[in-house]
Amino acid sequence: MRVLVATAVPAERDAVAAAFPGGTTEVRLPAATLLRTAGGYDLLAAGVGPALAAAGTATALTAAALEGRPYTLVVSAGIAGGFRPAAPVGSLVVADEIIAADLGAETADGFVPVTELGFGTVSHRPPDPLVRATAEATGARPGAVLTVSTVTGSAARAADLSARHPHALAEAMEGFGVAEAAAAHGVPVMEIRAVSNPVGPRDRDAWRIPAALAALTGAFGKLAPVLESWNPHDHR
Ligand SMILES: O=C(O)c1cccc(C(=O)CC[C@H]2O[C@@H](n3cnc4c(=O)[nH]cnc43)[C@H](O)[C@@H]2O)c1
Repeated sequence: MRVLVATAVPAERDAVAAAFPGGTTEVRLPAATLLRTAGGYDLLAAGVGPALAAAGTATALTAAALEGRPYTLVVSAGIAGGFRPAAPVGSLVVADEIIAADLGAETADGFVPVTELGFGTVSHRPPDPLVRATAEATGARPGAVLTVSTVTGSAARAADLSARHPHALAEAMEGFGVAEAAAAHGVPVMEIRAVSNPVGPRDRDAWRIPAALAALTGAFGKLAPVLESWNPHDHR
């Protein structure tokens, strides 16, 4: 089992690192720096947004493949906005689907995803058994996690996203980029998020970042044994 965990910012990466005893060592790649835990997890703070997430994740995946020690799983992790009432602040969400929610075109009839324009994909599905095992071990609620390039700042946009994706529990800004890079390398992906704020009208003062980071640390403490016993060939 070789796991790459991609976060957006160093504070999220360090919250993940805090779950692993024994400290970390720095591994410098040409365009990215990893923190390697004693247990062999590689932690990457790739930057905010899907483009940096995809670039950083692809760099780490390529470096590992060239070294002859490819990753067996990529995890997108961090804090997120939670859709009310299903994903309250402080709760955990594990993605059963990772959706690019604003990758498309605005038309007179509303938003049209790129797939309906004949391009690419807008969704990746993490392995079901891994999602279920993660939910059970960590208490994370399974549901869709949206990837957006613009943080939602109004009730109208929150309602529009919820109407288009009724099973969405959270929005963040990196999961789809991480998933695209993982898919290009044929490596399974999952996303786990700790909710720091509600999705809706912008109120930065209401973001509960330290509590969400603490929840992320707690989640990885419980997730590590799940990942270590997970069999990538189990498709049940
Ligand atoms: O200021 C800090 O101390 C701090 C510590 C950790 C993380 C941050 C961030 O600002 C992380 C940005 C990151 O968080 C995700 N996020 C969180 N809430 C939302 C949301 O409502 N909508 C979209 N994304 C959200 C996102 O993945 C960002 O990359 C600051």
